[in-house]
Amino acid sequence: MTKAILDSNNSVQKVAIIGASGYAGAELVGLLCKHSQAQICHLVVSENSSSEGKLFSELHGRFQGICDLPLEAFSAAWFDEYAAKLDVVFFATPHEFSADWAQAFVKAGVKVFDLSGGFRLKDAEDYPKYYGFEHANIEALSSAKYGLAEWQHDDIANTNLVAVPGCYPTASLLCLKPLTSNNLVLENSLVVVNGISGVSGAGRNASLATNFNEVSLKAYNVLQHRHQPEISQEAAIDVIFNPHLAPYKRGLLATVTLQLKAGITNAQVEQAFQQAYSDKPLVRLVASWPEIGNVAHTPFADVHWQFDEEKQVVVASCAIDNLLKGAASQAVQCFNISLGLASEYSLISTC
Ligand SMILES: NC(=O)C1=CN([C@@H]2O[C@H](COP(=O)(O)OP(=O)(O)OC[C@H]3O[C@@H](n4cnc5c(N)ncnc54)[C@H](OP(=O)(O)O)[C@@H]3O)[C@@H](O)[C@H]2O)C=CC1
Ligand SMILES: CC(=O)N[C@@H](CCC(=O)OP(=O)(O)O)C(=O)O
Repeated sequence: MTKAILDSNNSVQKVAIIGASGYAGAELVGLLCKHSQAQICHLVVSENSSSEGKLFSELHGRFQGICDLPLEAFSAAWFDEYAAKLDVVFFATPHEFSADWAQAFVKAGVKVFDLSGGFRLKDAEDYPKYYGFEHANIEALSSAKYGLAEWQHDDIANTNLVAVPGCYPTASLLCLKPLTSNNLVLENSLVVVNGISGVSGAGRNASLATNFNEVSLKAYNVLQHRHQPEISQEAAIDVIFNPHLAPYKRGLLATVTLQLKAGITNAQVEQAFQQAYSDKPLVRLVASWPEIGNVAHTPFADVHWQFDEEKQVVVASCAIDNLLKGAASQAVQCFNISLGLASEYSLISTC
């Protein structure tokens, strides 16, 4: 099936990655180097980046001999010269940068996959509150589609601007959506999401708070993290989100606790998760509580749940690699879907 679609399209996409010097961008470069339908044409950094002119592989040594392209500085002149020659651009940049520039690429006929939060929230008023800036492109914000690959296939296939979900929201929503979409959750009950991320979640630029030597284990941004409205929006249920930072490099765990309606049975919960994921190869319903060690450096999301039928409480947990299923490999899933390929195309063989 995949082969037939490839033969009929037979169009290798000309791709640029903006933010290629960063952690998420570098993972994306690695995945797209191996992708038969992507030709990486430009790797781009900020206008005044100290990385401009360096080879990508100088910055990320594990890619020596795999991708030795130079890093180009973004500017309005760069856009004028190259944008219209591209098919696809991935933004692995700060939120405000993609919010400012994505629409220009779409207007130039380029498909945009935005790994930042620049287009994830539907309500423009949430941007000053949670992101600290006014959104300047309301038209693009209203036309962008959220890209949780296992849940939004048709939206992703039919848009030119995909808001690739955040890392915590990806893991949280993979737990929540089987329950909320089947209307199993008790109305007006407390839904609690606890998330734990390693330090690569904070990006490549060190700050004291995310410096590996300074990190032990603590909650942060409680009741005000920008992923709270994102999770609530996409689960269509109000959640309390408690993020934690822990001293390891990669991986993220989200554990959700929900009260289900009276009379819901274990079999109904089982059916909800099976129905959601039995045909989704990148989400594995695992037999015991998920571990970061089993998903780090892979595109998989491991999910497990347990239901207390007496209390009607369900706890579900999901482990992902924050830079892959939480960012770059999910962006490739969206790219695949937009090309009519299976979402896991080119990803599973890379583990
Ligand atoms: N880290 C993670 O786990 C996840 C990250 N994301 C999102 O992906 C995006 C990138 O994150 P991450 O890789 O961690 O961040 P990094 O800080 O590691 O990388 C940011 C990248 O953006 C570039 N950049 C910064 N400012 C500009 C600008 N004005 N114009 C063009 N390029 C710019 C940087 O280049 P340079 O500094 O060289 O100019 C760098 O390549 C963010 O929006 C983040 O929220 C999403 C999910 C998970
Ligand atoms: C550990 C850490 O700092 N994590 C980041 C989230 C990761 C990220 O980059 O956020 P997006 O998924 O929204 O792009 C944070 O809490 O802000």
